[in-house]
Amino acid sequence: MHDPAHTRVIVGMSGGVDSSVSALLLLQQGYQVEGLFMKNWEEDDGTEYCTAKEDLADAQAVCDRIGMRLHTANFAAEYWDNVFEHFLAEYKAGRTPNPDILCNREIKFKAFLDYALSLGADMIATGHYVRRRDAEDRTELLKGLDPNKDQSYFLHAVASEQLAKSLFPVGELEKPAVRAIAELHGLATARKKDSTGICFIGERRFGDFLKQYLPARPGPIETTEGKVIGQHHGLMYHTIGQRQGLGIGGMKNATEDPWYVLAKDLTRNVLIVGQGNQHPWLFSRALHTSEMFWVNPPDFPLPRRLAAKVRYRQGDQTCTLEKTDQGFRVLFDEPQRAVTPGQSVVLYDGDVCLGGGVIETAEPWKREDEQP
Ligand SMILES: Nc1ncnc2c1ncn2[C@@H]1O[C@H](COP(=O)(O)OP(=O)(O)OP(=O)(O)O)[C@@H](O)[C@H]1O
Repeated sequence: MHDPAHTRVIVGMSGGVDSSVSALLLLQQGYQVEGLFMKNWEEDDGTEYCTAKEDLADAQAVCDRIGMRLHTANFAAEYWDNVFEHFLAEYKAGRTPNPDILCNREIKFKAFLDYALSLGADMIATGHYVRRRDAEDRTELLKGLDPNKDQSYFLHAVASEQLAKSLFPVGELEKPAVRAIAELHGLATARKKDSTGICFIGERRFGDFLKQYLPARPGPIETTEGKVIGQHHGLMYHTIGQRQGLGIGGMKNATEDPWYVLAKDLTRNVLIVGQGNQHPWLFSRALHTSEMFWVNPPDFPLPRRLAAKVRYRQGDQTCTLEKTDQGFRVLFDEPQRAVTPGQSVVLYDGDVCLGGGVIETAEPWKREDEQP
């Protein structure tokens, strides 16, 4: 255990309530605490979507209130090279990436951590809802105590060595308690709305944003029988399992059931759709990943019974993890809806988040013949 009085911690201050309360709690626990606000995106189109200025002002107000120094740093170049370019490449390849996972691995727990250490810090802290547990030779990542806020899904690709240098003060709390602490201490961020969506996109329309960076290739929309029933503006605008925005309807001999994206045929640039949100094509029994990011190298043989999530906020799904020639296969006990290549599968053993990988492909549950 480290002695707080001799431990210098730099807290990532986002201008939100979670990092504000994290800083306050660390001060109360007797740590030497400073804050750091980072800018990861250079907004050059003059729009109002980027809230960085207000966020910095909020972070500064909290630091002033609790008597803490605030540093600033710009990691926009690192973010562009190590997160954003990968994000675009994934969209180009027809997948739906999750940039927040990469941002944690490459920016918050790498660029930010290294910078904090270079400023003389012993550790960093963030307002993520996760917990860590130190064993003799490893640090484990645990789910946050508040099941509604647990963010371990986003941190699964951060390795033990980085976690060992990180503190997560609000991971032991429930969100309402965090807000109550902020209110009690008059922090400017107490009632601030939780941030939503991908940080660099903010509230703007996703398609409009993507169009600035990737050429859209229009193509046909087909049914599972190969009948062309419309045109799409670009496969990148569509996600498997998604309903809205297809512009189909009023078709002869079709029921009123809404249409859903079932698959993307990249070679033919075709969007394949079907009716009903329980369409059998939407369900998978297994998925494949080529690479796993482990928090700690696994100390168990495969196959192994575990739990998994294929998206943030999904409940634990029981599964079997198997090794394959190309990587790993996750075989689910129950059919999984809308398993999406590019998103991540994250593995759990009880409360311990073991790691995860990017979904390459999904195996169909049972097409046509049986309902899941
Ligand atoms: N611009 C930033 N500068 C410094 N640290 C940041 C920044 N953005 C996020 N962080 C750190 O990462 C944590 C999680 O960020 P996330 O964007 O998920 O915000 P959040 O869960 O809404 O938390 P908060 O309420 O603190 O904004 C934050 O609590 C903070 O410690």
